[in-house]
Amino acid sequence: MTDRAPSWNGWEPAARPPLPAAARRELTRLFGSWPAPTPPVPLADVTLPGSALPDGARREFVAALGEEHVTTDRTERIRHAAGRAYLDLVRLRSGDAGGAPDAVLRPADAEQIADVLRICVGRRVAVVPYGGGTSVVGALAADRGDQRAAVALDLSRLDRLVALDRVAQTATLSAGMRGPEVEAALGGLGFTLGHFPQSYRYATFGGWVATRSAGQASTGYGRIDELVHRVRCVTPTGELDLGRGPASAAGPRLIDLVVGSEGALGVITEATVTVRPVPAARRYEGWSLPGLGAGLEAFRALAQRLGPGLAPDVCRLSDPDETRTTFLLGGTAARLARGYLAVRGHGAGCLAILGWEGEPHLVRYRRRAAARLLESYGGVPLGGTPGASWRHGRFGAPNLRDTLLDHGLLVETLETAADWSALPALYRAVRETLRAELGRVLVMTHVSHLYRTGASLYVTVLGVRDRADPVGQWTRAKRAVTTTIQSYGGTVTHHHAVGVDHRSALADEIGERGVALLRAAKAELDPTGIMNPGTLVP
Ligand SMILES: Cc1cc2nc3c(=O)[nH]c(=O)nc-3n(C[C@H](O)[C@H](O)[C@H](O)COP(=O)(O)OP(=O)(O)OC[C@H]3O[C@@H](n4cnc5c(N)ncnc54)[C@H](O)[C@@H]3O)c2cc1C
Repeated sequence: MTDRAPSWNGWEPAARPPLPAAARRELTRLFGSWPAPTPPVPLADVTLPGSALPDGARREFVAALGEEHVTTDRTERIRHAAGRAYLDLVRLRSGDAGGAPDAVLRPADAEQIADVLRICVGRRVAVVPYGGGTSVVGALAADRGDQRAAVALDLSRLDRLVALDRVAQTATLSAGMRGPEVEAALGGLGFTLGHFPQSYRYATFGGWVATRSAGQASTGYGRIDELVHRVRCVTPTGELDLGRGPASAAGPRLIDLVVGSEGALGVITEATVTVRPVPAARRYEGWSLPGLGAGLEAFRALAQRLGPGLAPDVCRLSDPDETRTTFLLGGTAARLARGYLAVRGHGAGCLAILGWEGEPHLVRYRRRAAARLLESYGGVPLGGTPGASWRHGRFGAPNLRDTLLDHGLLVETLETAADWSALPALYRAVRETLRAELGRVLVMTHVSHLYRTGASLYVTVLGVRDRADPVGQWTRAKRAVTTTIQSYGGTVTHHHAVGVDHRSALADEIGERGVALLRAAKAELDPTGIMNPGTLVP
């Protein structure tokens, strides 16, 4: 069996880059001293309760899937015990694999999944659909609810391009394909999905659909929920096959009940999505804006005055703290650029990364339109090097997170989206809340994913980990910052999904009737409550 999950206690095995000396100096200055290293507990010493899978259930799973696709192997269970949130990693690193399933199953297709769900209903076994294991909202730890055991349903064998319609420019893809597999299959036929979340290397197509994921180029290509036309989902009470044609007025868009359902209603087996021809030209470049206020106004203009189709496909604006840190990590060229920008009055400026993809003449035209707008807000072009360097390193940042965790730091991200009118105050309030809760912290924020009416905010927090109670430390801060986000008009999540971490805040966001509707859908599709208990549904 191949295990394609990220390394059990981090991102990639053995990929922990040394921290640049400048970053270490800066963090020491911020935190007063440099925390001593805290290496993770070795895999052999991780605590794992025995498997509670009833023998009868195991025999039935083996009959349905074959012996080699049903395992209670210790390492397999540990590797499926959690996602990649800070708290997941803190627990795993301390040797706690309490969220491990009792077994890992690898079905090959929708029929086998239907068999597994039937067995699980009969034997009272909870099912956690497992894509790439990159959830950052606690959605993968096995919660047995009132079931007798729990299994992880690893979807890695659902790994094929089912169909490509070159005329309509749609592709039907199996749920278990990881990002590089999706792009390799489509790219070989001249197409791209254009969906590149930072977790692209590990996350799966089905996971994207199940969490309403947004990629780094989603301003141009669209979020996954904007790209899905049709979805097939096996539930404990039967299969849903939803979505016809490019658009429909046949009642409410039920497809949206499945997109974002986080494994709590059923297992997404495949979906049909819009694809585009592989771009003939790409241009990525850096710009500097004189401050966050000017940057936000310039980005709003990109979204509202250029709009979809004309605005850059990638639009990313770092606040002054993230900009400073980016330059700090960027070496000599970056330091020289920073000196030049200070002379131009951008000493506390904001770095923007913009990217255009498509036909060469359109890329040129759109780039000129954006450049004119940015210049009118005081923007200074920095050329292609920052764009190329961002593109080169864009999936590697989690490796640095592992290094920082090894050094005893708290490192976590959070995200939201709000209307343009609410963003500046929300931005300030989030920073103040994190400072009030955590004391000395480095809070770095960027704006990405532009919409006509607003944008997302993505926040990275670095602090000193409370060694006695790291879970309590972050849980309290997260609760406070979630309250702040909601009180300033932000959504509880723009693309990380609900999972367990945002479940109670979801109730505030959708209200009592909304919760009742979700519960009714769950009662209809999963009446015995085997599907990912504890996730999504408040
Ligand atoms: C370092 C890092 C960077 C990230 N960057 C981004 C980003 O840029 N954009 C973004 O949107 N997210 C990002 N994420 C979050 C995460 O990658 C996404 O939520 C992703 O869509 C999850 O996909 P997955 O295949 O790993 O799903 P998993 O983590 O395996 O599962 C996530 C949830 O979906 C359910 N699920 C998975 N597959 C199915 C299925 N086929 N049917 C039904 N339910 C299913 C699971 O039960 C679980 O509830 C990041 C995470 C990390 C760790």
